[in-house]
Amino acid sequence: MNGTTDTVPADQPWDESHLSKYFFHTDPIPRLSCTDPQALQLIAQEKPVVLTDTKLCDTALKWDLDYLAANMGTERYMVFLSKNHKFKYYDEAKIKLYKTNFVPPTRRLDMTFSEFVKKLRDWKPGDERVYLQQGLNNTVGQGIVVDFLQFNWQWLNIQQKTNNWGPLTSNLLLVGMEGNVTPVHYDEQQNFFCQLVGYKRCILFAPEQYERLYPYPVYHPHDRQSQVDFNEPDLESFPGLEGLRGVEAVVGPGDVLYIPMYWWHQIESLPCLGNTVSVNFWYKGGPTEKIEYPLKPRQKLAIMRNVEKMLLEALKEPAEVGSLLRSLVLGRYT
Ligand SMILES: CC1(C)c2ccccc2-c2ccc(C[C@@H](CC(=O)O)C(=O)C(=O)O)cc21
Ligand SMILES: [Zn+2]
Repeated sequence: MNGTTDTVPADQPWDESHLSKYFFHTDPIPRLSCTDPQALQLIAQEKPVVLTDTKLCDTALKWDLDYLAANMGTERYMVFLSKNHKFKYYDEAKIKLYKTNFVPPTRRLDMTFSEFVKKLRDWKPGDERVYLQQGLNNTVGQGIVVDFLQFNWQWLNIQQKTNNWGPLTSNLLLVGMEGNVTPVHYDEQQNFFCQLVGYKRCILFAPEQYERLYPYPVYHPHDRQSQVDFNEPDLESFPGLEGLRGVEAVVGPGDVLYIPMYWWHQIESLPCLGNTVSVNFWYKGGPTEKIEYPLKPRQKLAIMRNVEKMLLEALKEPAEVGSLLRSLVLGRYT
């Protein structure tokens, strides 16, 4: 299999025309069987891999809109609305602390699953796009619970133990419109991302590309997100973009993408291929393992986050954090 065939398997309904052209180069994320020792090694090394045959969520492959509407119960679920195709996450708690006026790029509206399906099906150009995001918990209907309990928990538990991960913290059910984009960001948890319905392009960047992706300050509502707009990269403000290099894969029904903790990722529901349904499994990173040198890039990232938090705590004034760090470094740590 040469580089191209293992990224665009023959029987897929998508092709390069479904993939936006970006300014950076990417290499394919390996697509391997979960029985392949190389796949397990990549997970152990905290590198991304698409696992094609875990059977992790096979009972959920039938979770199309009609099935979900019939089985999600009558609860109201978290739905985000956006005037454009981007769904940029923001931390509501940080808006209050953040002095400057912050304009949230999306708004949240809780609605029943049927209302969500109606909004999705009645959508016409000019309408706000919608993206449902709901933790799978006891508020969902019985049918969903039954399917959920039949996930391949044995395989998951083996991964969790072997790789010394912490506890499973949440499973998010994600139902998005074709063309929806979750802009590049990182999470502080290990993630098994399961694609159930439709196709998603997943573009990942290693934590060491930190200097190229210019994350917002930790106290900013867009903490953990990149300040860079991939559709209009500003190379003047962000010269590090020059050398940006990522990896990517398109995941389809039954695929599980391992997104290692602190790895940047942008996730796009392919245009014109229908709505998408995914479920993710977020795990805490594991007990603060014995510190071994040299430190891993993600450990340096955690240190940088702590320094920002500590300085903010000490200085109280966000504007002073930058000038103190400049005084500390300029002409001394070059
Ligand atoms: C964009 C959205 C709906 C959102 C809005 C407001 C607050 C949180 C979130 C949130 C969190 C996770 C995802 C799933 C996935 C991206 C994707 O599949 O689109 C991802 O990034 C991951 O699994 O780590 C998506 C969202
Ligand atoms: Zn994420």
